[in-house]
Amino acid sequence: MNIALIAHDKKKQEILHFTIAYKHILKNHQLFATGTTGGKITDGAGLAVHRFQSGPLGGDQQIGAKIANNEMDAIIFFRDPLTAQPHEPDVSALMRLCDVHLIPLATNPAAAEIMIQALARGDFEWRQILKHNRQEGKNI
Ligand SMILES: O=C(CO)COP(=O)(O)O
Repeated sequence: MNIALIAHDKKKQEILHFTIAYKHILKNHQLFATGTTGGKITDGAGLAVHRFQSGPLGGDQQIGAKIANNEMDAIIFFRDPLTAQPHEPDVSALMRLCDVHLIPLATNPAAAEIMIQALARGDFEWRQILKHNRQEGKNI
């Protein structure tokens, strides 16, 4: 599965701990991240991550474009709800696209734990079926 990992600055330690704790699951997937988050995960957890631009420079929008193209299967985005972000419109757009395209989105560690356990159990296989059907031109 293609999984995006994103964290606002005050949540970066949390996402690093999360990726270390679940490295055994995450290493079996293709990981993507906004720039700074991706660097921390690569350095701290030793996971291979494709890094986009930093969030404020367009990284959220790049991940959003992948969602719009049906190229993302899950998003883990540890948002900081207590700090204003200069690129708040990009953050909202990313979350909106998850809802438009039915992409699972976890915005805090509690939800992400449930998501990662579901991923390990194989609960996301429906994404492969959906992608296959879309490639075949079926709208289901
Ligand atoms: O701002 C972000 C998400 O909105 C995260 O970007 P960075 O990972 O580059 O800090």
